[in-house]
Amino acid sequence: MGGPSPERPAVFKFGGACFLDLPDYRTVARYIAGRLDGSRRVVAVVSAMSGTTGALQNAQRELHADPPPELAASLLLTADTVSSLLLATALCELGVRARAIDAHQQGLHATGSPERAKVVRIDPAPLWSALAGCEVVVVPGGQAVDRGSRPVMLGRNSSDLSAVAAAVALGADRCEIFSDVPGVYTADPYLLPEARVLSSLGYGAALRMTRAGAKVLHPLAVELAERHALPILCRSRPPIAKRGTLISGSTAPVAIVADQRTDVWAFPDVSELEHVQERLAKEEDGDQVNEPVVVDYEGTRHLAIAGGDPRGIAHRVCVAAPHRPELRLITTVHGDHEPERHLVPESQLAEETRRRHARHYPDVNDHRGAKPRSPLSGILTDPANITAAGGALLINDQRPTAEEPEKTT
Ligand SMILES: Nc1ncnc2c1ncn2[C@@H]1O[C@H](COP(=O)(O)OP(=O)(O)O)[C@@H](O)[C@H]1O
Ligand SMILES: N[C@@H](CC(=O)OP(=O)(O)O)C(=O)O
Repeated sequence: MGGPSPERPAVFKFGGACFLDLPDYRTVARYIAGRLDGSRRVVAVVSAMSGTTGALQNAQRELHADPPPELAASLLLTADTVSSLLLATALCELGVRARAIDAHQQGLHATGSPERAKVVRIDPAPLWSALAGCEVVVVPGGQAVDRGSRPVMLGRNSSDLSAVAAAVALGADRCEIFSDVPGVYTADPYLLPEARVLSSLGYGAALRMTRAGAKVLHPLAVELAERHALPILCRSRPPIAKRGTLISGSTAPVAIVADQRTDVWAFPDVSELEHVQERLAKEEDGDQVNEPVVVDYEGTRHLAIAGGDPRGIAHRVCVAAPHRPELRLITTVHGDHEPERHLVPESQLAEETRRRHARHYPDVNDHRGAKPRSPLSGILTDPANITAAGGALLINDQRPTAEEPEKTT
């Protein structure tokens, strides 16, 4: 992946969980403003406020148990449209040049049922022209147009797909997806508080998880990202925006192994090392459990045997090399890559193991309790409540401003 390129916009997706009440639009707008760095523009795909699409669906079904698909799609789309307009408004209030676009300006063409249309073509031109002259384009998620140019819906929870499609269309470095959870966990953290965030995940595993029902991402979004080798970075909603899981072509590390009994010898002379390796291979008696491995430590090659050399074979063969009894081996085992190996002084074994583990498994097991729902989720179905609820919420807007304006990695 290359570094940031000024002409390629950053693509973010803010899920419904980012918008629980009106002040959240300000929070997200501040975060976006913090990520604009001169030449870098942003495409922000947004979902409806949490619970709003479902509330509309229920309201419609009160009137008609099986509403015509065109009407169902058209009604549900309005929830994401409202959200996009609110975010664009909050951005404009901050002085950001922002606009919200509709289904016709996204370049997504789809066929099939208007409620669950399938993307057949992604045309980058409309998004590029929407970006002309503005810093942020806000895109309502889950929308496309059909052959007759009618707006259609890509199915429930399909904003992830819209975001990945926008990132693909614009050649973005990656697609960042913000939600109520900071990433993909080892299990749904609302069900299992002890679940851990996976710091990285291959497309295949992500796809299998989402197909199995893990709601955190839309399976078609993962599929599209894989097809275009587009990394997806899942992170928590602003203002924290903690980076959680990077979904890409690489395989997630599985575990960190700290070996407490390693035997290590230093080999400043590489030909001596090769000679020793040959002799060890010949002398192997079948009882040696762990193969000696070569690891660089402080610029010198070392030969390390995890679990030590209980039968003394390596001690005999390596007799001319300096023995390093104070060093221990840490191995990061990946799914199907060659493991990463490091030597550390025994006194640092625990600390270094913890450091490496934390890098791969950020400790954010703080998702307990009920999933949040917006008190404004009835915004479109129960307008009588809005003025009062919205007013109160705006007055109580005490949230911190967006933090960590950051650069892409
Ligand atoms: N393995 C998992 N890791 C993270 N979240 C999961 C997992 N399995 C299920 N989920 C659920 O996915 C939800 C996030 O997806 P979603 O509700 O669609 O978010 P958004 O509204 O931001 O798009 C979490 O609230 C969580 O309950
Ligand atoms: N209107 C969509 C919005 C969406 O994709 O939601 P989310 O990103 O919160 O899963 C829905 O709820 O179906």
